[in-house]
Order: sequence, then C-alpha cells, then structure tokens
Amino acid sequence: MAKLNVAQLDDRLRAQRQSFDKVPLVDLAPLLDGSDPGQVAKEIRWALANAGFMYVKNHGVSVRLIDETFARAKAFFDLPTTEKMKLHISNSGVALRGYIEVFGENTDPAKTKDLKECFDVGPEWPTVEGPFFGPNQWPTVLPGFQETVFLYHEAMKALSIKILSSIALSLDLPADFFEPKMKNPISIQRLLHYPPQSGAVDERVIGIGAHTDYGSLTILAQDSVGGLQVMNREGVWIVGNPIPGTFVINIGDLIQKLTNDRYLANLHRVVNTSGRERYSLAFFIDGDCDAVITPLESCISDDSPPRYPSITCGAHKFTRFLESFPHLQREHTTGLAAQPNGPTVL
Ligand SMILES: O=C(O)CCC(=O)C(=O)O
Ligand SMILES: [Fe+2]
Repeated sequence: MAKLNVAQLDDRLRAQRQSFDKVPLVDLAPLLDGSDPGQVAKEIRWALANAGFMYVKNHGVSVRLIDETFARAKAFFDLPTTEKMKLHISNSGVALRGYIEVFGENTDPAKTKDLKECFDVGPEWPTVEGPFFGPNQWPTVLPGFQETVFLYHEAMKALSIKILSSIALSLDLPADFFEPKMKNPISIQRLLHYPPQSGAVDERVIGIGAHTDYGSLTILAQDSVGGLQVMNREGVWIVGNPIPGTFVINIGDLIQKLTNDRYLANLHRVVNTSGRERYSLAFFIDGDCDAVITPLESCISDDSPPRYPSITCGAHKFTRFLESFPHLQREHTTGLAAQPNGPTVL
C-alpha cells in the first residue's frame, strides 16, 4: 500500500482537465479473439508501468448486462436506509459482504471521510469460511437483483482472468501464470453511489479519499457523471472522464509488490461536484487467500533490490480493510492470525 505523501501535496480538489494521453486506451479485441495477444500485452506493459490505469474497449461484456446492473444498483440505493441497514456488512463477520453506509468506510482515513455508500457481494459460500468467504446478503425486496448482480460478478471474473493472462505475458511469464494461484480467488463486486457535493469542498469529505486499490486487478464501470481522478507521475490529479463502451482497469498493491514497483498501483479518488447522483460498479480480484506474493526474480536486479517482504493476498487485503472499516476496528484487534493450509507461493 503506497503511503499518500504525493496526494498530500495537493489540496485543490478540482482536477486539472488535461488530455488523458498518459492513461491509454487499450483495445482488447486482439487478446479476446486470439489474433494478437502479444500486441495487447505490449500495450498493457506500457500502461501499467507508466499510469497503473488504462481504459479498455472491445471487452466483450454485454452492454445490456452492464446497463441492467447499473439499474439494479440504483434501485438498491433508492431503498429506505432502514432496509439497507438490515444488510449491513457487520452482519457478515470477516466475510465482508453487504451494505456500507456513508462514512462507513474511509479509504484515506487520516484525511477524508468517504461520501459514498456501497454494496459488496462475492463468491457464494454457504457459511463464513474465513476472511472474504461466506454467504452474500441479498436484498430479497428487489426481485431479480441477485441474479443480475451475480451474473455481472461472473462476467467480471471471466474478463479479469483474461486480462491477468495478458499481464502475465507482459511480464514475459506464461499466460496461465496466475491461474494455479487463483483456485478460489478473493473477489468483490461492489456497487457504489456517490451523492453530489456542492459549495466549498475540501478533503475532509469527498466521494472516496485518495487510495491505491488493495488487490491485483480492478475493473470499473462508471456512469456518464464523471468524478474519478487519477494521479499522474507529476503528482497532478487528472480527470478520468467516462468513455462510453469502456471499462477503467487498474492494478492494486499486490501487482505492484509482485513486480517490485515495475508496475504501479496508482492513487485515485472520486470528487462528485457534478450536481448529479453518481453510480459505479467496481470489481476487485486477487489471488487465493493463502497465495503468497513475493517480488518476481525477473523484477529484481542490483538497481532494483526486493522492496517488499512476502505476504499472502488475504493478510494484505484484510489489513487494508482493517484500516478503512471503522466497524472492523471495533471487532478485530489483529488481522489474519494464521494462514490456513500453508501458503501457495505466487
Ligand atoms: O467509483 C469509482 O470511480 C472509483 C471507486 C474506487 O476507486 C474503489 O472502489 O476502489
Ligand atoms: Fe479504488
């Protein structure tokens, strides 16, 4: 997890409207149709080394499914607060599924309270099996919600595995490098709602505080409202304008650690001063809970000694959530105590 020193330099919350040349748009068609995976890997290598973010087009996910999932998200957040609070994430223990109210998770807690509400689902497990695995809490008052959101989660999972194969190729690793370490990967499908802010906005309350993502890969669908900001290498916040037909992809801490900083888990935040409600769908995927992340040999040299100790995906992610979830801090004083079944080396 990067510390937020660069972000602290900037207290102006209006992002500069610069050309987004440095965060490229990658066409996934040659990867998905098999015609030129090498070309896609080459573009991904540049994007992740320089921006940590990219837009992707021709991703193959049905527009209808995306639109329907946005509609389900809106219907959920329109429910009365009492109804949403029945599904509160604190009911789910360490499985971390359910509803998170405004200010219920703060991603830059020393500076910012997050003016957002979210709803998290993940792979369906009948009982709580440990961190990130357990039953979902579905809003039964909304017929069809469960089916759509679960289908969307599955579509994101399938796409993320293809993108991870391209990330592996981009690192001169075999395309299936990540697969043995992702037998039951941690994944979270999050629905988000950002109420608009008006008047003087300062960093104490914004949509989502500056943060890097915790896991391997994030796939974000944003509506047309805008508000995502990504930091460029000069420490300037750049507007991440929604581009119709694309997802925003970024890598999280685990890939930065795996690549010993060759690839960047970049800082980003959301400030919604549009005057409109903003909705987004963020899918996060990691390795298995007990998969160990150690810097790759190929990313270590005399000039670039190993910068990160080995850590499991589960321990890293749970520790990050402990910092951002006030409800978890009340319930847990330690992170993951032990790694079940011994580590899988990633
Ligand atoms: O909603 C967005 O645009 C970004 C969300 C995000 O950064 C996150 O959930 O980690
Ligand atoms: Fe994020």
